[in-house]
Amino acid sequence: MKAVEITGLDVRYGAARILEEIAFSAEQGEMIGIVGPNGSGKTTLLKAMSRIVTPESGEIYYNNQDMADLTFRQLAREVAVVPQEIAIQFDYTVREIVTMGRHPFIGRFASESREDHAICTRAMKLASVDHLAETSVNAISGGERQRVLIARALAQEPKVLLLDEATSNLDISHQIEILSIIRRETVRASIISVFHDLNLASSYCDRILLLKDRQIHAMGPPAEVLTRENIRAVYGVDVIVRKHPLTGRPYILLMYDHERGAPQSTRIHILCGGGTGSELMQTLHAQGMQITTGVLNILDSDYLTAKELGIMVISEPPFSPISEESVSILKRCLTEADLIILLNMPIGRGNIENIRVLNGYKEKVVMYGMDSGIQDYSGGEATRLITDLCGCGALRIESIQEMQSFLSSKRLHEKKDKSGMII
Ligand SMILES: Nc1ncnc2c1ncn2[C@@H]1O[C@H](COP(=O)(O)OP(=O)(O)OP(=O)(O)O)[C@@H](O)[C@H]1O
Repeated sequence: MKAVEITGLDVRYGAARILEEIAFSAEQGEMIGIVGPNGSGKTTLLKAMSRIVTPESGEIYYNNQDMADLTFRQLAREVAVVPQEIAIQFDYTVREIVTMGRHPFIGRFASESREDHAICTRAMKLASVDHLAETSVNAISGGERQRVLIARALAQEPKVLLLDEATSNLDISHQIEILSIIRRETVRASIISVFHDLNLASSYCDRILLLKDRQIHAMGPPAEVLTRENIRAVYGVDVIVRKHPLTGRPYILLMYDHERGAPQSTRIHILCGGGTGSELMQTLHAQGMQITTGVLNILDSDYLTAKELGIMVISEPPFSPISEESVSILKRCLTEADLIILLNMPIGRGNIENIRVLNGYKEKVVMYGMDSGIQDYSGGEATRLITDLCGCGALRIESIQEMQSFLSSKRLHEKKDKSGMII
């Protein structure tokens, strides 16, 4: 039996069509994340599911019961809602608000039972608001109020829980704590939650529903939906999607469109490894510079970044020394480059060739992030070669800001002039 089943849902506000042909279902115990750009209809979908707005057409079933046939009281026994924000007119205490979660179960003229009281106390403890039980909800912070509403929803013991960015006001530790509690406490409930933070959605949801232009653009497990292509198509931004090392779920890195620094025609070869070059590659690539990199091992995270960005990368299979063929491609790249940036990568016998070849290109070398000492695993050769580069006047740059200002300064041109390159 599906906990939620929605078919052919259309919603309008006046003449404006907000949602069209929405259809999906949720199993008991499943958590579904609703994501999409501002104004794509996420809140409207939750409002239709909680009968705050009436759909123009379509059906919503909760545990095989048509929502249209349920009384408010019956609906409240099935579904709890945590809205984005709520204006509370009266000076209710936190406990009074949380107790409202029990109203669908309390007879009309009956008062709250000891069991109801215990359920509310536990819900407040879970949401870490028990110390505020007797405080007015108008005298607590926005994040605390959000946790009170979560406590009210937990007290309702719903079969379906609808959350509209319910953790958006919470600090990072409360976000994780509350989402974990919600998942644990509602193992048999189906949770449908709006998220703006795609990484949070990826971490907690079984499936993601991605909205675009009133319709479902994609729905499925996070790895199928949170792809670079889908994010570009829906949000119009370029991102890097990686696999989280601990959870195996996708996580998304934004690519910032930094202010343009050097002329876009500047060719830069980046010598990096072990993740030291990813941020710089991303920054300079976003500025439209022509980047090449390598030689890198194909298991290296800098290799993966280069591939994702579509940067030309000279590579070797895992655990292989740098081949003669790679060295000759590297020399070609270094000859064509206006600038060579050497990062503070770990240098061992396997990749020392990257440094040896620099001998013929000293004028073009800039060293980046070397202040923490050379990571020399080559028995001293890397240190000797790099010290020699410093002796020949290779610039040392320590921060991305310094690199940006160097790239947009006359010094780059002077360096290019000195190295005989055409600007
Ligand atoms: N009461 C209303 N009357 C008319 N139009 C509305 C109303 N509420 C929302 N809209 C419009 O419906 C569209 C969808 O709004 P909705 O709040 O569902 O989007 P959302 O995806 O939740 O946005 P956000 O990410 O900004 O919270 C928007 O264009 C919005 O302006």
